[in-house]
Amino acid sequence: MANLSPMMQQYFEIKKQNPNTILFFRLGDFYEMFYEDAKLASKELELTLTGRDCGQEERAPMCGVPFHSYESYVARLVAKGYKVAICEQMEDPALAKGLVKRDIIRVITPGTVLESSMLDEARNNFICSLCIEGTDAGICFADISTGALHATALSGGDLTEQIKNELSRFSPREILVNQNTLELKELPKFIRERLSASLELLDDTEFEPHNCSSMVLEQFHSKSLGDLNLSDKTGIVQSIGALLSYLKRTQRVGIERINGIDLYTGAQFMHLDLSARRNLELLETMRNKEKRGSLLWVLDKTRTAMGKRLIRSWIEQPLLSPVQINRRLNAVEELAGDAILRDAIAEQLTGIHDLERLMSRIVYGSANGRELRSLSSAVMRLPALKTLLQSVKSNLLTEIEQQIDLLEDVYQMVDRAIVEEPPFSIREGGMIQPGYNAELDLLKGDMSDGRGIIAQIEAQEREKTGIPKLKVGYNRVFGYYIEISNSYKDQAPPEYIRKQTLTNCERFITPELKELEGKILGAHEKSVQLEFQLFDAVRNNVAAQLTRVQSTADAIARLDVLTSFAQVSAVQHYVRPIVNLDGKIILKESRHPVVEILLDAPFVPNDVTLDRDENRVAIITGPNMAGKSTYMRQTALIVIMAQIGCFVPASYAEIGITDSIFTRVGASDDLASGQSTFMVEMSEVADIIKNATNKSLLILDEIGRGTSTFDGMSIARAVLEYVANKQLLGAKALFATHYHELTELEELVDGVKNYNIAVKKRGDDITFLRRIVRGGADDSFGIEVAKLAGVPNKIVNRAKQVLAELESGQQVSMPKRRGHKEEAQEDLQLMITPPNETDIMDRLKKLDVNTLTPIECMNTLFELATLAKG
Ligand SMILES: Nc1ncnc2c1ncn2[C@@H]1O[C@H](COP(=O)(O)OP(=O)(O)OP(=O)(O)O)[C@@H](O)[C@H]1O
Repeated sequence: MANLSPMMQQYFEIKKQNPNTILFFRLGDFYEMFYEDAKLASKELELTLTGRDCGQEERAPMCGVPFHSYESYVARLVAKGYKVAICEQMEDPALAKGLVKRDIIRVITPGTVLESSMLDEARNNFICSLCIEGTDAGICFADISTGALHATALSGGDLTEQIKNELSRFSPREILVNQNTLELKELPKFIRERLSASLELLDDTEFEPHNCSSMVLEQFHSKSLGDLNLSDKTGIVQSIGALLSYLKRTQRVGIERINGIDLYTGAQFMHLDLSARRNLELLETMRNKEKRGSLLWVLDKTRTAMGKRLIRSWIEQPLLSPVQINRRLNAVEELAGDAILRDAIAEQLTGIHDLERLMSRIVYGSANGRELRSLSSAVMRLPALKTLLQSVKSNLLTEIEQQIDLLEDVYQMVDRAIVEEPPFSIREGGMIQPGYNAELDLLKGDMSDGRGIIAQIEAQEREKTGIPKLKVGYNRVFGYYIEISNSYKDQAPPEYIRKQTLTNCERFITPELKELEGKILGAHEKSVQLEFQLFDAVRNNVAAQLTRVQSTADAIARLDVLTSFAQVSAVQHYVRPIVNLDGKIILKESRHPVVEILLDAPFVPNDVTLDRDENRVAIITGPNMAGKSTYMRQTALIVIMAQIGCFVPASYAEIGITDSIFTRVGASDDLASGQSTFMVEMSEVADIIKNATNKSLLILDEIGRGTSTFDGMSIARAVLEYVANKQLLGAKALFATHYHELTELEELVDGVKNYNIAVKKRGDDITFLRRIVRGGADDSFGIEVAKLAGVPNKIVNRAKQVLAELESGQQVSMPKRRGHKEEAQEDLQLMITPPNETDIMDRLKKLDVNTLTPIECMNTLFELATLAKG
């Protein structure tokens, strides 16, 4: 450290306190990174690594980013899980002249992002704190960009499973944990690999109950934990306390925007594990991770950022209480039935900015004049919205109407003080309305008087010297000056003091000009400073109304989501579900909400009958491509839609409250974790069996297909028997399988019914009817589907031959090989060549429309058209 420059000494001091943090050191118009930080940042951000003098022989490795665009660089680092500390220059009179002190003003971590350019407006950005003590745990989730804080206690049973479930519900970006959490080996793995969240181990002292409870009481201005409903909830208090001290340490200011706790219990919501959320494509598609193609994509017609975030959390947290569900359904019904009201509400919502995040920036002290204006323009829409809701009848809409605070005082505060189009910067003036503050008006008057006098001086000097093009100008280096072009420079009077010689002109100053300049600049400086103080006062006054704005924002978000549900329900012809507690799921003419929109061909509706008695388990057989998965997923999605309070795609729907939905669908390899397809399948089955209850709905698609036929079939049968058995589980289940042998269970196991998805077979060709009918399918039609998919006749015929031999118990004969290399090549060519036009024309000619229903006919034509398109 000897000879190290003062700046580098500061760097090392700060780094010592924050070892796992990349320091962004402010130097003029740049943020610079040094030593290891520089090497890392240059690699991650593809920046050029250079060197900076550091007082020692070897220059310090350094790279830098411009101040005005630093957010995008920080965003990239934070997205990769790094922490970044912003170190600014601080005023410190104790320091010797010429020395500047730098200190951290904020640490940005994956869970504490506030900058709007780094946040997705449609998603919450949660930071979680988890405290495990023995068999109990307290867990909380905060979004500091909105001020939301949710917390719950977990205890007994399979704690790891419960924690995983809560983490899946909120998908936090960063998770603070105590040492005990690391003992549960499965959790860190789940956090890093499945949630892709960053894990931060805090010192156990941070979870110390006494300190945590003081932190909590101070934060929520309470005298006792009882006032906060937190007595006997030590785990929750510990998790919130540790979270608050972490936020204080990293954010320094603005934590007061977390001003309430939403205490919830997992029992309020349907249990949906990470697999079910992903398999059912609730928020994004499995393959491309896109919103298009998900349930959210269909239901989200929200107009505000607050609504966009809330609709996600409603979809992720279906309710269990019929009363709560019906409250939402009543509101949706009212709005769905009144297109004029719905459109008028949607129009008003469209202009409402993100009140929650604006308020956060206002409270944090980083909002500028434009953001205050955005807040007031949003508030301006509230009276019209409230008036629209005046005549509503449903309880929930009435409650929302009452919760909307017109915030007239907030509007007045901003409108009186801030000009309509303030600049982005809050340090250069130009923000405050004339007439708002007398002193400011006087200063501005002085400035404009001064500028008037300057104009007079220019005229007066022109006359005095007889130089027509004499100009008075201003620059930052030597202030006001008189400029005379070269052709007149000899006429400059002797009292002019020469300051600068340019190619075409000379610049001079005079004592009179300097005196005036002092006055003008002094007034300017004072006015800019006063404007900032006035602006800051308005911002603080608005910040003091945090609770009122947050409550109104909550009402707006709920109204937005309900209007969105109503809009989709009306346009897509959904029906109001009848929710019941007797476990019946009866659907008439139900559709898949996403597939029906994406499909070019008409969607074939189907019925569903599930209950706790005769119809507990439906075994669904039928060819590949027939529509088994679609049917099972649509049933699960409809149950979820009903329990979030939305209408459903069917002509009639009874929904028995379902406490959890489990899915086992498709092959989701988990190669990253070193598990094979079959291993993943079996661990999912194990999870389902462990966690399902008799009020659960199970979607089991081709269990056992990942191993040999006999092993697979045996596992499938054993699972099915277990699920159906009332003494063991007795859950409702949809069970798709190609093991036709399983259909005999209808006769053997209580509550099992066979269904199949009908196809029509004529000759070698099959037509998918997409209709579900009672009874098992007698064939898999795998070979026919292979033919339909374009597998060459040569292979199709050979497959038929093998099948026939297998079915008749013969040994499979070897095909006659011609043995030529060219023929092998030809075979290969055939395998990759799709059906040609002649095949398709052939099928088209053979199509006998008189034997088909209109839908069958359309489906066949649609399939042929798809094949023809290739
Ligand atoms: N009810 C329906 N109406 C119209 N088209 C449908 C219907 N159900 C399914 N489809 C269409 O059929 C395609 C195949 O459906 P799905 O994947 O559900 O078949 P599957 O029987 O599960 O096939 P596999 O056994 O090969 O997994 C879907 O992508 C969809 O385009």
